[in-house]
Amino acid sequence: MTADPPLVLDIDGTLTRPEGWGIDPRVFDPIREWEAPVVIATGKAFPYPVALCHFVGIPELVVAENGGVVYTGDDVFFTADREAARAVAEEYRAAGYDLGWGAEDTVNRWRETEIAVNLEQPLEPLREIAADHGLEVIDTGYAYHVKDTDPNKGEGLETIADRVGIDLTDCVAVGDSVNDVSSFEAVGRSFAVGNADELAKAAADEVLDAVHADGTLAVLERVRES
Ligand SMILES: O=C(O)COP(=O)(O)O
Ligand SMILES: [Mg+2]
Repeated sequence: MTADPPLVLDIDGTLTRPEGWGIDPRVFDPIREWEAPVVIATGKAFPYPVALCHFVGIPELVVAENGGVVYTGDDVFFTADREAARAVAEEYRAAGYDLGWGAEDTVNRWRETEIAVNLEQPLEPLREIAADHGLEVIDTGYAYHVKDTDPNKGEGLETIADRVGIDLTDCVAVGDSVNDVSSFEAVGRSFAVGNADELAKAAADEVLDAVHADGTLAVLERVRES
């Protein structure tokens, strides 16, 4: 019998239903029953992965905002400066654009280090304004993220691994987009789900045929057995 490897799981595109939206409920029990640490590494704002851990019923090990916020279960680390991203949002709005999430904007409301913009909003002016502030824009397939070029999910994983005593070379990561490339590079074994973008596919050790949660569930079966 071999122990389950620690897991690094992305949310959108990776734990999602086949149609691409909403978490597939079939992932809840395998994650809950996993006999090793599970890190949720996401581009979403901090409260979302914390809530996911809470409702699944696992310890809160979280990389949020693409590495801008890292939670080890004991300490929170902020690794990017929110002011530059906020300034970009202001300028984008002042130029007549909108972040695209409605007046109360629950996508950005609790964000602490970066800004997310709806994919229906114009990208080029966003890129230009971000570049003026020394920031990059990445497209996860779910949102444009205006972020510091430095922090990323992989660095967040290193912080958690250090604090919690996980060996990243033992870890298995599953993801779907450019924001998972650094996770894939940080861990011992990486899988891109079938719906992943080209950058994630190129960085992964293995690309799955199955998409979204079907892909992730297949990985859990495989790595548990091996
Ligand atoms: O926030 C996004 O755009 C994507 O989130 P994810 O990193 O969990 O896929
Ligand atoms: Mg994703």
